[in-house]
Amino acid sequence: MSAQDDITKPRIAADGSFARPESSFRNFIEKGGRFEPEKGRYHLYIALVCPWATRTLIVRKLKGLEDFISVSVASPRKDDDGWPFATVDGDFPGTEADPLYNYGHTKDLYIRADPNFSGRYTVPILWDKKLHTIVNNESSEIIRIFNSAFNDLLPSEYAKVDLYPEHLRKEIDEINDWVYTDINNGVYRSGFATTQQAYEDAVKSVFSGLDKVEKILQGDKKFLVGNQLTEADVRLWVTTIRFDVAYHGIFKCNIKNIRHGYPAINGWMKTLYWNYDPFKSSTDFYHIKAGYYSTATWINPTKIYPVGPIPDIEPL
Ligand SMILES: N[C@@H](CCC(=O)N[C@@H](CS)C(=O)NCC(=O)O)C(=O)O
Repeated sequence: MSAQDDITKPRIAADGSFARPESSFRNFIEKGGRFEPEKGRYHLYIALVCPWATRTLIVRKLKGLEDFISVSVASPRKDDDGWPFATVDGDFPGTEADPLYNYGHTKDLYIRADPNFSGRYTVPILWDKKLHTIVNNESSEIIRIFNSAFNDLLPSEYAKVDLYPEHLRKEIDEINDWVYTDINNGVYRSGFATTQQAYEDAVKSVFSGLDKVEKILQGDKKFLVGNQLTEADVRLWVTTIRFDVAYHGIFKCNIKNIRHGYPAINGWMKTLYWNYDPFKSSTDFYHIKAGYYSTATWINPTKIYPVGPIPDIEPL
C-alpha cells in the first residue's frame, strides 16, 4: 500500500511537500434548493482535535444554532476508516456515538452518501437527516452556511450576528487567503513534510505569516478585520490555540511559540478564549494533544503525548 492509499497518512508530493486534497461535497443550504433551511434537519459530525471542524463548532455557537443543528463528537484517534465513534472507541473520554445510524466511523457516512466515494473521510461533515447524505464537508463553506442560511428562522439577536459583513468581505477574503496558506495549512505542510527542504520552506512561511499577524494585532487591536469579530478571527484562532500545545512539538513549528514570541497574538487569542464562550467551550486540549500525538504515528510511533506546556493557555 502506498502512502497515497493509506488513510492514516497524508498525501505527499514527489518533492516531499504535503498537498491538502479538495473537499468533495460542496452544497449550500438555501430556500428553494435541495437543502432547505429547517430547524433540526441537519447534523454536524466533528472531532475536537481538528481545527477545521472546530471552526464550524464555534460559528454554530456564535450564531445560536445549537437547537437547529445537532452535533456528534468523534474520537480523536483516527484509524484506517477515518474518525471512530463511541461504538469503536468509546474508551476515549468525550467520544460520542453516532446518534443517527450508530455507525462506527466517518467512513460509513461517506459510503452512505456516495457508495463509490474514494476520498478521505474527513471532518467536519454537515449531514442532512432528511435525505441521508452529506450537504458539505468543507469548513470554510459550512461556516458561511451557518452565518446566513438560517437567519430568517433565528431570533434577531442571532440573525444579526454577521461574521462576513458585506463591507469587510474584500479584506476578510484577502487575509483568509494568506492565513490559510502560511498558517492554517502551513503548520501541516511543516509537520507532514518528508524532506528537509520542504519542511524548512513550510516552517519559515508559518512564522512569516505569524509575524504579519502580530503586526496587524499590535496596539491592542481586538479583531483582525475592522472593529468586529469576523470569520477571519475564527479561522486563524483555531490554529493559534493548537500551536503551543501541538504544532510547536509534533509539527516542529518551533522557531518561537505563541505565548512567549507573539504578545499581540497571545493577547487576542486569550481574550477570545476567556471572554467568548463559543471559543472556550469548543476547545478541548486533551483531545487536541492526544489526537495529534496519537494520530500522526509515522511521526510519533509511541503515541506518547506531552504534558506541557502548563497551562495549556495562560490566564488573561
Ligand atoms: N478542507 C477541509 C479539511 C478537513 C480536514 O482535512 N480534516 C482533517 C482533520 S483535522 C481530517 O479529517 N483528516 C482525515 C484524513 O485526511 O484522513 C475543511 O476545511 O473542512
